Amino acid sequence: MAEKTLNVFEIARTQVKNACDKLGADPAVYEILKNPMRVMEVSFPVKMDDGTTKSFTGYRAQHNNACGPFKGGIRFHPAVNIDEVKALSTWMTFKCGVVGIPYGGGKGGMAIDPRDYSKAELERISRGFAASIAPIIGEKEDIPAPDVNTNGQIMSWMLDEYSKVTGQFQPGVFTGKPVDFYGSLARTEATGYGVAKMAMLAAKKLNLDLDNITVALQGCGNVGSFAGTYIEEFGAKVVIVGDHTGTIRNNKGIDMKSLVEYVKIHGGIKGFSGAEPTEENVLTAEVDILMPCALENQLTSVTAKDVKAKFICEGANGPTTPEADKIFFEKGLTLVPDILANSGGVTVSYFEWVQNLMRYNWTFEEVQEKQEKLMNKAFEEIWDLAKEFNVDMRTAAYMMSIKRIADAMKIRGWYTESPKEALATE
Ligand SMILES: NC(=O)C1=CN([C@@H]2O[C@H](COP(=O)(O)OP(=O)(O)OC[C@H]3O[C@@H](n4cnc5c(N)ncnc54)[C@H](O)[C@@H]3O)[C@@H](O)[C@H]2O)C=CC1
Ligand SMILES: O=C(O)CCC(=O)C(=O)O
Repeated sequence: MAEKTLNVFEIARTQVKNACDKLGADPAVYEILKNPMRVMEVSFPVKMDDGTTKSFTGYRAQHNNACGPFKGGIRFHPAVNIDEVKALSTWMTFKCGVVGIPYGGGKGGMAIDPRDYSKAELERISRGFAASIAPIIGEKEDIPAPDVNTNGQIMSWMLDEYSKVTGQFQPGVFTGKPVDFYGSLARTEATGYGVAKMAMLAAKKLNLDLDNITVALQGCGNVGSFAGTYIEEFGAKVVIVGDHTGTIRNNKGIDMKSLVEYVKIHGGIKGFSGAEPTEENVLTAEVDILMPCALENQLTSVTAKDVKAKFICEGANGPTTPEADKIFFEKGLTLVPDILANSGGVTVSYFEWVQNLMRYNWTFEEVQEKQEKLMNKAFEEIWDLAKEFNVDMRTAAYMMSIKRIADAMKIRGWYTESPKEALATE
């Protein structure tokens, strides 16, 4: 069956609806969760290096804050649009619920390619965006972080601008900052580390031969580079990597540390001498683990049929369509979903925020240990729930998370179980 839609907001809603139905949730729960609570669109002027002025547009979506302040990254990518930001904010709500951290979901973005601008222009654009969304963000309201094409430097410019606009220094209003400027040790590594850890847990559950695991990796940015480096450290061989510049293969295993250094200098994997260029599709390579760590809608009904990996562990947000999920479930192919597999980033952002509020720093090991504890617990719970309800891990993850969020919404009085219950309390 071909895709009903590739609109990621529609896809996010389908995922939430499916899980609400499986859970037998009160209709009010989906009614509340189907839309973000607030979406802000901003436009602001920026002076370019050549003296001209250009207007930029950006978005910040705040999906749900029943469990705590909105939380989620800011993306700079030409494909950003309002529906994508709404979808990404929706996924953040359920991701925070999966690991049980006290946040709701938010996400922001601008449809730009940062490579089109000088560093000085990028700084002015980042500052302009931060100043424009300043009225709705805050250390206790909405806490942005890096996502695709944004990083610690951009978070630092935004924090500095926010401080100027509000006249207050609140380092916890942005996370993913550099360690030398109120960042947390182990945040940069966190998302990829978590993806690799979740993949190894799944490999054990599926009784794979842990000494001979092969991996296909899509994306070699923040998430992909650490997912690949850590899984190599855990004993696996990354044999094929693809990114926006091409695909490379080395059956003996690609040396991930060298590849990551190469990407830092060259901006992509193309031309890396430790592997051969290939025309293969990284998503359908014959490997044990497929780790999509790039963008949405990569695994569709077309590609899903040809996936040969023994299981999938999603580093990216939304790389799989509902139709592809169905194909995987029918094939008996396990998929560790984004809202669990890549939850390490927001988990360590939470630890960064806690350290900021306390003005205290934990060691690298302390942070990673705390991350692992939360994620391992979530993995085990979701694994068991999927078996109990005979559903895929994505549905189980949403079911677990929706239950937590629904409980918080009910206690807050956002809905009552049924009209009868409402009358009984009058
Ligand atoms: N950075 C973080 O902490 C988190 C990121 N994510 C998600 O992980 C994914 C990747 O994010 P980051 O690594 O932070 O971004 P990034 O900007 O550091 O890297 C993006 C990667 O995707 C690749 N890519 C872009 N277009 C592609 C294409 N058409 N085909 C193949 N590869 C392509 C790029 O070459 C690059 O390697 C996104 O879905 C993001 O939302 C999820 C959780 C946290
Ligand atoms: O670190 C964070 O707060 C959010 C990371 C993020 O944007 C994501 O998990 O998709």
